[in-house]
Amino acid sequence: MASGKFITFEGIDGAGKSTHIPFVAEQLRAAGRSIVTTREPGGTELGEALRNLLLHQKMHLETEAMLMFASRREHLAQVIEPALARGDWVISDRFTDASFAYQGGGRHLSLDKLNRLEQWVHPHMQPDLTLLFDVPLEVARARLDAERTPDKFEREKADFFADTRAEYLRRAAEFPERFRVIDSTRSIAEIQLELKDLLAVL
Ligand SMILES: Nc1ncnc2c1ncn2[C@@H]1O[C@H](COP(=O)(O)OP(=O)(O)O)[C@@H](O)[C@H]1O
Ligand SMILES: Cc1cn([C@H]2C[C@H](O)[C@@H](COP(=O)(O)OP(=O)(O)O)O2)c(=O)[nH]c1=O
Repeated sequence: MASGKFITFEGIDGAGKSTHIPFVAEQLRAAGRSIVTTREPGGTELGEALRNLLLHQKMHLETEAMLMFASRREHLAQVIEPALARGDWVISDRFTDASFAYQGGGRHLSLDKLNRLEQWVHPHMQPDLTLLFDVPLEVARARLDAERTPDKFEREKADFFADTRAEYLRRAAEFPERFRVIDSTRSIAEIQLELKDLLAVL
Protein backbone atom coordinates (compact mmCIF):
# COMPACT_ATOMS: atom_id res chain seq x y z
CA MET A 1 0.00 0.00 0.00
CA ALA A 2 1.21 3.51 -0.81
CA SER A 3 2.36 5.47 2.19
CA GLY A 4 3.26 9.12 2.32
CA LYS A 5 5.26 10.95 4.95
CA PHE A 6 3.94 13.06 7.79
CA ILE A 7 5.88 16.25 8.61
CA THR A 8 4.95 18.50 11.53
CA PHE A 9 6.02 22.08 12.25
CA GLU A 10 6.36 23.17 15.87
CA GLY A 11 7.58 26.09 17.95
CA ILE A 12 6.35 28.78 20.32
CA ASP A 13 4.10 31.51 18.88
CA GLY A 14 6.16 33.89 16.76
CA ALA A 15 9.05 31.45 16.21
CA GLY A 16 8.43 31.67 12.47
CA LYS A 17 7.21 28.16 11.66
CA SER A 18 4.18 29.17 9.54
CA THR A 19 6.46 31.33 7.39
CA HIS A 20 8.31 28.23 6.18
CA ILE A 21 5.40 25.92 5.38
CA PRO A 22 4.76 27.24 1.83
CA PHE A 23 8.49 27.00 1.06
CA VAL A 24 8.77 23.39 2.26
CA ALA A 25 5.56 22.43 0.42
CA GLU A 26 6.92 23.99 -2.79
CA GLN A 27 10.28 22.19 -2.49
CA LEU A 28 8.52 18.86 -2.04
CA ARG A 29 6.09 19.50 -4.91
CA ALA A 30 9.06 20.34 -7.14
CA ALA A 31 10.50 16.94 -6.16
CA GLY A 32 7.30 15.33 -7.48
CA ARG A 33 5.45 14.77 -4.21
CA SER A 34 1.74 15.33 -3.77
CA ILE A 35 1.38 17.58 -0.71
CA VAL A 36 -1.47 18.27 1.71
CA THR A 37 -0.93 21.23 4.06
CA THR A 38 -3.07 21.51 7.16
CA ARG A 39 -3.03 22.80 10.73
CA GLU A 40 -3.99 22.16 14.37
CA PRO A 41 -6.14 22.89 16.11
CA GLY A 42 -8.25 22.78 12.94
CA GLY A 43 -7.84 21.08 9.59
CA THR A 44 -11.49 19.95 9.36
CA GLU A 45 -14.80 21.82 9.56
CA LEU A 46 -15.35 20.60 13.12
CA GLY A 47 -11.71 21.19 14.00
CA GLU A 48 -11.89 24.80 12.83
CA ALA A 49 -14.99 25.34 15.01
CA LEU A 50 -13.08 23.86 17.96
CA ARG A 51 -10.10 26.07 17.11
CA ASN A 52 -12.28 29.14 17.37
CA LEU A 53 -13.37 28.09 20.87
CA LEU A 54 -9.87 27.04 21.93
CA LEU A 55 -8.23 30.32 20.88
CA HIS A 56 -10.86 32.67 22.29
CA GLN A 57 -12.80 31.04 25.11
CA LYS A 58 -11.68 30.56 28.72
CA MET A 59 -12.03 26.92 29.81
CA HIS A 60 -10.71 24.36 32.27
CA LEU A 61 -7.22 23.10 31.41
CA GLU A 62 -8.40 19.51 31.01
CA THR A 63 -11.24 20.65 28.75
CA GLU A 64 -8.65 22.48 26.66
CA ALA A 65 -6.44 19.38 26.40
CA MET A 66 -9.35 17.11 25.53
CA LEU A 67 -10.65 19.50 22.86
CA MET A 68 -7.15 19.64 21.32
CA PHE A 69 -7.20 15.85 21.08
CA ALA A 70 -10.84 15.81 19.88
CA SER A 71 -9.87 18.14 17.04
CA ARG A 72 -6.87 15.87 16.36
CA ARG A 73 -9.02 12.71 16.29
CA GLU A 74 -11.20 14.24 13.58
CA HIS A 75 -8.17 15.55 11.72
CA LEU A 76 -6.52 12.12 11.67
CA ALA A 77 -9.70 10.37 10.49
CA GLN A 78 -10.75 12.89 7.86
CA VAL A 79 -7.50 14.33 6.54
CA ILE A 80 -4.19 12.87 7.72
CA GLU A 81 -4.75 9.12 7.53
CA PRO A 82 -6.58 9.15 4.15
CA ALA A 83 -3.87 11.40 2.63
CA LEU A 84 -1.02 9.18 3.86
CA ALA A 85 -2.86 6.07 2.61
CA ARG A 86 -3.13 7.66 -0.86
CA GLY A 87 0.63 8.21 -0.80
CA ASP A 88 0.39 11.97 -0.32
CA TRP A 89 2.73 13.78 2.04
CA VAL A 90 1.10 15.73 4.86
CA ILE A 91 2.54 18.92 6.36
CA SER A 92 0.79 19.99 9.56
CA ASP A 93 1.27 23.32 11.32
CA ARG A 94 1.40 21.74 14.82
CA PHE A 95 0.39 18.28 16.13
CA THR A 96 0.60 16.37 19.43
CA ASP A 97 3.98 17.83 20.47
CA ALA A 98 2.13 21.16 20.81
CA SER A 99 -0.23 19.63 23.39
CA PHE A 100 2.74 18.39 25.43
CA ALA A 101 4.50 21.76 25.10
CA TYR A 102 1.52 24.10 25.73
CA GLN A 103 -0.88 22.16 27.96
CA GLY A 104 1.93 20.11 29.60
CA GLY A 105 4.90 22.51 29.67
CA GLY A 106 3.11 25.88 29.63
CA ARG A 107 0.09 25.04 31.76
CA HIS A 108 1.52 22.10 33.79
CA LEU A 109 -1.08 19.46 32.92
CA SER A 110 0.44 16.13 33.93
CA LEU A 111 2.40 14.47 31.14
CA ASP A 112 0.85 11.18 32.22
CA LYS A 113 -2.63 12.47 31.33
CA LEU A 114 -1.33 13.75 28.00
CA ASN A 115 0.34 10.40 27.32
CA ARG A 116 -2.98 8.68 27.97
CA LEU A 117 -4.81 10.98 25.54
CA GLU A 118 -2.10 10.35 22.95
CA GLN A 119 -2.40 6.58 23.47
CA TRP A 120 -6.13 6.87 22.96
CA VAL A 121 -6.09 9.05 19.83
CA HIS A 122 -3.05 7.80 17.94
CA PRO A 123 -1.40 4.86 19.70
CA HIS A 124 0.59 3.72 16.68
CA MET A 125 1.46 6.76 14.65
CA GLN A 126 4.05 9.52 15.01
CA PRO A 127 5.29 12.14 12.55
CA ASP A 128 8.13 10.99 10.28
CA LEU A 129 9.78 14.37 10.77
CA THR A 130 9.15 17.20 13.26
CA LEU A 131 10.77 20.56 12.56
CA LEU A 132 11.07 22.54 15.79
CA PHE A 133 11.60 26.25 15.11
CA ASP A 134 13.42 27.43 18.20
CA VAL A 135 13.93 31.04 19.32
CA PRO A 136 14.37 32.84 22.64
CA LEU A 137 11.11 34.29 23.96
CA GLU A 138 12.11 37.90 23.37
CA VAL A 139 12.66 37.24 19.67
CA ALA A 140 9.29 35.51 19.31
CA ARG A 141 7.55 38.28 21.25
CA ALA A 142 9.11 41.04 19.13
CA ARG A 143 8.00 39.26 15.95
CA LEU A 144 4.44 38.91 17.22
CA ASP A 145 4.20 42.48 18.50
CA ALA A 146 5.12 43.71 15.06
CA GLU A 147 2.38 41.70 13.48
CA ARG A 148 -0.96 40.78 14.94
CA THR A 149 -3.67 41.01 17.57
CA PRO A 150 -2.84 38.34 20.17
CA ASP A 151 -5.16 35.36 20.79
CA LYS A 152 -5.66 33.61 24.17
CA PHE A 153 -2.30 31.78 24.00
CA GLU A 154 -0.33 34.73 22.63
CA ARG A 155 -1.45 36.87 25.62
CA GLU A 156 0.30 34.50 28.05
CA LYS A 157 3.24 35.72 30.17
CA ALA A 158 6.94 35.05 29.56
CA ASP A 159 7.04 32.16 32.08
CA PHE A 160 4.40 30.29 30.13
CA PHE A 161 6.45 30.47 26.93
CA ALA A 162 9.70 29.64 28.74
CA ASP A 163 8.07 26.43 30.03
CA THR A 164 6.49 25.72 26.63
CA ARG A 165 9.83 26.13 24.86
CA ALA A 166 11.60 23.97 27.48
CA GLU A 167 9.10 21.13 27.00
CA TYR A 168 9.54 21.30 23.21
CA LEU A 169 13.32 21.05 23.64
CA ARG A 170 12.94 18.20 26.15
CA ARG A 171 10.84 16.26 23.64
CA ALA A 172 13.33 16.97 20.85
CA ALA A 173 16.03 15.40 23.03
CA GLU A 174 13.75 12.46 23.91
CA PHE A 175 12.84 11.70 20.27
CA PRO A 176 15.96 12.64 18.28
CA GLU A 177 15.08 10.22 15.46
CA ARG A 178 12.19 12.41 14.25
CA PHE A 179 12.98 15.91 15.61
CA ARG A 180 15.19 18.50 13.92
CA VAL A 181 15.74 21.70 15.91
CA ILE A 182 16.03 24.74 13.63
CA ASP A 183 17.75 27.84 15.00
CA SER A 184 15.04 30.27 14.00
CA THR A 185 16.88 33.43 15.10
CA ARG A 186 18.61 33.41 11.70
CA SER A 187 17.31 35.10 8.55
CA ILE A 188 14.52 33.44 6.57
CA ALA A 189 16.99 32.85 3.69
CA GLU A 190 19.51 31.08 5.96
CA ILE A 191 16.80 28.88 7.43
CA GLN A 192 15.57 27.97 3.95
CA LEU A 193 19.06 26.78 3.01
CA GLU A 194 19.07 24.41 6.00
CA LEU A 195 15.53 23.23 5.18
CA LYS A 196 16.61 22.42 1.60
CA ASP A 197 19.41 20.22 2.94
CA LEU A 198 17.08 18.48 5.37
CA LEU A 199 14.50 17.77 2.68
CA ALA A 200 17.09 16.44 0.26
CA VAL A 201 17.69 13.40 2.48
CA LEU A 202 14.02 12.52 3.05
N1 LIG B 1 13.62 34.22 10.43
C1 LIG B 1 12.86 35.31 10.58
N2 LIG B 1 13.40 36.51 10.75
C2 LIG B 1 12.61 37.61 10.94
N3 LIG B 1 11.27 37.60 10.96
C3 LIG B 1 10.66 36.42 10.80
C4 LIG B 1 11.42 35.22 10.60
N4 LIG B 1 10.55 34.20 10.46
C5 LIG B 1 9.31 34.74 10.56
N5 LIG B 1 9.38 36.06 10.76
C6 LIG B 1 8.24 36.99 10.98
O1 LIG B 1 7.78 36.78 12.31
C7 LIG B 1 6.35 36.82 12.37
C8 LIG B 1 5.82 35.50 12.95
O2 LIG B 1 6.09 34.44 12.03
P1 LIG B 1 5.12 33.19 11.87
O3 LIG B 1 5.69 32.32 10.81
O4 LIG B 1 3.69 33.63 11.73
O5 LIG B 1 5.32 32.51 13.30
P2 LIG B 1 4.64 31.25 13.97
O6 LIG B 1 3.87 30.52 12.91
O7 LIG B 1 5.78 30.44 14.46
O8 LIG B 1 3.79 31.80 15.08
C9 LIG B 1 5.89 37.11 10.94
O9 LIG B 1 5.67 38.50 10.81
C10 LIG B 1 7.06 36.67 10.09
O10 LIG B 1 7.13 37.38 8.88
C1 LIG C 1 -2.18 22.01 18.36
C2 LIG C 1 -2.13 22.81 19.63
C3 LIG C 1 -2.03 24.20 19.59
N1 LIG C 1 -1.99 24.91 20.73
C4 LIG C 1 -1.92 26.39 20.68
C5 LIG C 1 -0.62 26.96 20.22
C6 LIG C 1 -0.97 28.26 19.56
O1 LIG C 1 -0.86 29.30 20.52
C7 LIG C 1 -2.44 28.11 19.19
C8 LIG C 1 -2.72 28.11 17.73
O2 LIG C 1 -1.61 27.70 17.04
P1 LIG C 1 -1.14 28.41 15.68
O3 LIG C 1 -1.99 27.93 14.56
O4 LIG C 1 0.31 28.19 15.57
O5 LIG C 1 -1.44 29.93 15.93
P2 LIG C 1 -1.03 31.13 15.00
O6 LIG C 1 -1.48 30.83 13.60
O7 LIG C 1 -1.75 32.24 15.68
O8 LIG C 1 0.48 31.18 15.11
O9 LIG C 1 -2.88 26.86 19.77
C9 LIG C 1 -2.04 24.28 21.97
O10 LIG C 1 -2.02 24.94 23.02
N2 LIG C 1 -2.11 22.91 22.02
C10 LIG C 1 -2.17 22.15 20.88
O11 LIG C 1 -2.24 20.89 20.97
